Amino acid sequence: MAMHPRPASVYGLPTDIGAAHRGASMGPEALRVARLVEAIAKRGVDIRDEGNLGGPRNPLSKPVDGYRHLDEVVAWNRAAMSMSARILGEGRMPIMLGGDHCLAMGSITAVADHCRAIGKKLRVLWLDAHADFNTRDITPSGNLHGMPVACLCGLGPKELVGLGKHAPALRPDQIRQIGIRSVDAGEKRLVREYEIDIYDMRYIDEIGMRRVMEEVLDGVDADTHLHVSFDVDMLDPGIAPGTGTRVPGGVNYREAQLMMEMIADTGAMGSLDLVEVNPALDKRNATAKLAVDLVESLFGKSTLMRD
Ligand SMILES: NC(=[NH2+])NCCC[C@H](N)C(=O)O
Ligand SMILES: [Mn+2]
Ligand SMILES: [Mn+2]
Repeated sequence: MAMHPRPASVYGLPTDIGAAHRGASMGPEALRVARLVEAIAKRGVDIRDEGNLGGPRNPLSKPVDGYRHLDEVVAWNRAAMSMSARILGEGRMPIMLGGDHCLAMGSITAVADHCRAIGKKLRVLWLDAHADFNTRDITPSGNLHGMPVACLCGLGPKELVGLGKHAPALRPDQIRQIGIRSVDAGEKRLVREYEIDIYDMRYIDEIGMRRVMEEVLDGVDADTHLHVSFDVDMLDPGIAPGTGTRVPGGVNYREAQLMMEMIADTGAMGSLDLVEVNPALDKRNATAKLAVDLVESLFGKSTLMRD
């Protein structure tokens, strides 16, 4: 069984600045109420809660030049990037509690800079219903939580593309997307052009989650830093209703557990985002509770002793 001796620090970003629906700002507290920190501690991890960071309020304004709330999104992502960088510098695993998925630009940029500095390979697992690969020219909404992967690959406003020490932060071949079932028309052309590795629901149905995860994790070794960016809308809305952009036909409970268990088995997870939990749309905190359940598996919880 893979062990997780690596110490970890959680921090929250209480904002819905990149999303269309309000309420993801309450995500960090919902995850804490669902006993996220206690659950990770129970796995034997030295875990700290750094509390929440602050940032500009949501002005609820219309898109300007194709982007909604760009200045505010930049401010929140700078905060995320410096907090993740600080935690990585302490030799700990950053666990970012969103907030909406635009915040992964900050957390992942910090991880990419860190991996470059210490010469580690980086692989990003993007667990999502959406590809989040829109740009100003093709976005149907102007919402920046639909654009973080494109920005990380160099397509986006210079303030976001240039957040870190190196732009672009990621090469497309470092990314694997799993659970995808909603890609906008222009976005479809772009993910193809950039050759993003997408394991969509059809492929999962056809070959099964075990083989999908074997492919996704192929080549991961002791020299690899795995970043897991978990948008809870990857999950089927029947089990995870508390999120703003629900898409039917998502990953089921067993499949999700297997994903997390197989990631845990690599022992390579070095950072994690938990995003898009929206308590205002949830039923009795079910989505946060499920996320915590899955995080326990990510940190090595299993039914039997395995080796
Ligand atoms: N992180 C998310 N939930 N993203 C949803 C994006 C939805 C849609 N593709 C858009 O660009 O507006
Ligand atoms: Mn997303
Ligand atoms: Mn999504």
